Amino acid sequence: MKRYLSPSILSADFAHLGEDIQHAAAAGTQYLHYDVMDGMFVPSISFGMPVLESVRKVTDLVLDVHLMIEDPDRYIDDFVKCGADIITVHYEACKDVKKTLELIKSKEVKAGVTIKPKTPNSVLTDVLDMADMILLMTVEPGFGGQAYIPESTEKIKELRQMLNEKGLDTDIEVDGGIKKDNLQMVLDAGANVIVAGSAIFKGDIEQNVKDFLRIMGE
Ligand SMILES: O=C(CO)[C@@H](O)[C@H](O)COP(=O)(O)O
Ligand SMILES: [Fe+2]
Repeated sequence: MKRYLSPSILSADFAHLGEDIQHAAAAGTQYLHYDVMDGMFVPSISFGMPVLESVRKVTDLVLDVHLMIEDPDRYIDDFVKCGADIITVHYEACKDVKKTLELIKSKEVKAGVTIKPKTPNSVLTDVLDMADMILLMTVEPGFGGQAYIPESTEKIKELRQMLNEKGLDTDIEVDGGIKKDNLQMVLDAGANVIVAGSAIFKGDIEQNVKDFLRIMGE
């Protein structure tokens, strides 16, 4: 299935955000990952609607918005208006995840659902056929630059198997600690949307994107 790279701008240089995005785009990335943290669902606070609006003005890339916020229903409309193309919410942060996914879909953007590393895939059984994308967190959400949690690989394989059994070819995104040296492993396990923050934005952005896309066969 088609593979997509989604560089996380959480690790970009915010004083030169537009330039960093242009470097990633010039090297051929298809998506851009946008991490929203509220200081409640996760300990840190990142950025929200106004920055997304500015990013939307400088790029046509698919904006893949990862909401690490409590009760995300409150902000779906705002993020759609600011230019999100995909909105992913945490299962753990939703009062009623089915309703939240329906709300996102009603705005005609793609709906994703995500789980933290310690949350089992089984909680997603009833929403597998509703989500356009399932994001498996491969680190505890909240910070960039953490190490990949090794148990995630089995979780990716299990989720791909669960989807296959239902005849679904839903995108599986992985997020956290993905580097050039473990990329092939997560692809082999069944992931096809790859988030990488520090491995893309620290160092030569264009070269890093090209290296990732080469390994991904894109
Ligand atoms: O959602 C998150 C962190 O909570 C991520 O999207 C990070 O931004 C990934 O950063 P790296 O682990 O690739 O540096
Ligand atoms: Fe993320």
